[in-house]
Amino acid sequence: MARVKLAGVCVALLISSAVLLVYQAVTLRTTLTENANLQAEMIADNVSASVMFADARSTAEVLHSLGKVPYVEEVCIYTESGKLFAGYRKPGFDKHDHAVGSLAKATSQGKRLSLSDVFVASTISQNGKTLGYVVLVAGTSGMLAQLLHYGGFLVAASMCAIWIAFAVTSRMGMRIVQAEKKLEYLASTDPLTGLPNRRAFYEELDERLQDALASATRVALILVDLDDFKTINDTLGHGAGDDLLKHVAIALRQAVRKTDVVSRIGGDEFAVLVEAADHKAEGLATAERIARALARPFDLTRASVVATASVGVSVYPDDAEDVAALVSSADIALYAAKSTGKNVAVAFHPSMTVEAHRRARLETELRKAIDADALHLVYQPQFDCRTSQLIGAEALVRWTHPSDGEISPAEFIPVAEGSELIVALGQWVLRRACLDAARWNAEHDTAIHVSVNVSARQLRQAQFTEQVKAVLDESGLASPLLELELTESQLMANMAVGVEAMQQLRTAGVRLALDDFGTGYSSLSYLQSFPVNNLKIDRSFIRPLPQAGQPIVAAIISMARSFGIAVVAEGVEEPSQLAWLCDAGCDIVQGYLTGRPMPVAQFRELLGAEIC
Ligand SMILES: Nc1nc2c(ncn2[C@@H]2O[C@@H]3COP(=O)(O)O[C@H]4[C@@H](O)[C@H](n5cnc6c(=O)[nH]c(N)nc65)O[C@@H]4COP(=O)(O)O[C@H]3[C@H]2O)c(=O)[nH]1
Repeated sequence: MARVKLAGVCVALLISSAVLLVYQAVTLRTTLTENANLQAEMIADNVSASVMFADARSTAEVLHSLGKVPYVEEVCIYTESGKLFAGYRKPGFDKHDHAVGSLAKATSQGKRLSLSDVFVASTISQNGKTLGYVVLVAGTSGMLAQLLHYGGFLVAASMCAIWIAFAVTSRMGMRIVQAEKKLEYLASTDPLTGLPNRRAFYEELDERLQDALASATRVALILVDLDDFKTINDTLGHGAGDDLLKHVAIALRQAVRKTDVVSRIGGDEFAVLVEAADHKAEGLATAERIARALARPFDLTRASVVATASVGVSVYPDDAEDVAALVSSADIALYAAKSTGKNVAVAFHPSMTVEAHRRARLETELRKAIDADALHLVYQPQFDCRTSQLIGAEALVRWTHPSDGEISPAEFIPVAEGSELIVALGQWVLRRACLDAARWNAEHDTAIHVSVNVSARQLRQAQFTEQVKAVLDESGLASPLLELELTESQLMANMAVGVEAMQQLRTAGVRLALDDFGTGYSSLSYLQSFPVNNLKIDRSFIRPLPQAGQPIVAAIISMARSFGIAVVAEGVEEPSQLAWLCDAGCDIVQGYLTGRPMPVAQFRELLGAEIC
């Protein structure tokens, strides 16, 4: 393209140079003709007297003085009858025919456009009477020399212009090539880690599958998702998060062969393509090596963090026959890895597709169930350890599926949490629980609180506090009788947002409880940051009591007390557990021993009851 443009510039310059040259030739010839005419008129004036007196010698002297005028080559004086009277010819000028018939030439050719000599004539007259004629021949050699110089200058200038145009075009061409390369790099590379990005990864995956098909080999797709990356990002800052991703990228590259492709395909998602796996098991072996490589501390600028990963792997053509199916099966395996407890590598198995389909079906049907008000709540009583009085109840959602029967919240809550569905579900539960609690307190003139589980997605909603206030207004439930249960891990996922929302809720008078305490980070510093009223010790800590596990439960109780936080023990099933907990200073108990989750009508009958 640049060459075509350059050729265009050359042709344009050539044409304009030719036009300028012709113009210059015309100008020079016109000037020469004018000068010659002027000169001939001057000669006619000067020789008129000599001609009149037929003084050829004087005339010749006048003509001789013309030797100094560079362009004059020959001058002839003719009598009126056309006879040559006198003449001058520059030395070396030997065109004899000029003299002969030059008068006629002068009158016929004086203004002709040509590069040959210029002939001009002037009339010699005295007192209005014609005495003869002057014919002057002006040479064009000087004009040609000037034209040659001018042409030379034009050629030099054109060459310069072409050279500059060439230099500029090739420089621009180089810049365009560089810019195109840079654009291509940016479009296909993740700027943070320098790894191929999602787009480049899919292109590569497509190519590799075609190669594998042609050579009858295998390709394993490994999807890597960092566990709790959000937590690290939120607690240590985005700089640390970026730093971690760079370390992970390096660790991944080191964990695989040079021919394998490592890409960053999402925020904390990486994909690895393992080429030509001879056995299906090779894919899983690489995936396990990756999981091990990532399960170690990474030294970031401000802290050392352990970023474990969930890894899912699927192999072409064993598990899938095309790109979409391969990605989907690796994704399913990744999901399985995450639900297995993270920090593991899981290979795809066809049975997982059944689970994935069930999850997708549950999601669709749960959405319909929420819209159709087909869910219901059960309430599990909570008792005060000191007074043995019923003081509250935890609302637990139940879903009786039209064909599948009872579906456990342990199954459908994670499905809802995987999408925005949990927001609608949570809002439904909150409203139903507040309406029920307001009603039972009004009927029995009691102040029994209701605890409602809140998911992180709900809490992250900007208008969550306003929604809670609206539900309290609608139901008429006093705000201190509503307790919202939040889990540590959910709060850690976005600490800043979580703490801010919690403070707004506390300002609105709502009570807060930290659920499942002990299963997540359980750090004192986190407990200090969360403005909670209650701390619920997870039932996994209660189960071994009183034979084992007392020190840890005793430590949690005393720690919570020192922060002025009440302790709720979940999952109390044995009288011995209850006795130990009450002795150890636990404030509230909840479990199958004191009451299983029950329908609201049954719960209302309990009001005023004591621990059995
Ligand atoms: N083995 C044993 N289990 C006991 C005992 N006492 C209570 N439980 C069970 O422990 C779970 C306590 O709820 P969670 O920790 O909040 O755990 C809940 C909660 O995380 C979630 N969930 C339930 N309802 C809701 C809801 O409305 N919203 C949200 N976001 N999550 C909910 O589902 C989880 C499971 O709920 P459920 O199946 O109802 O299971 C309930 C309850 O039935 C006991 O003595 N022994």
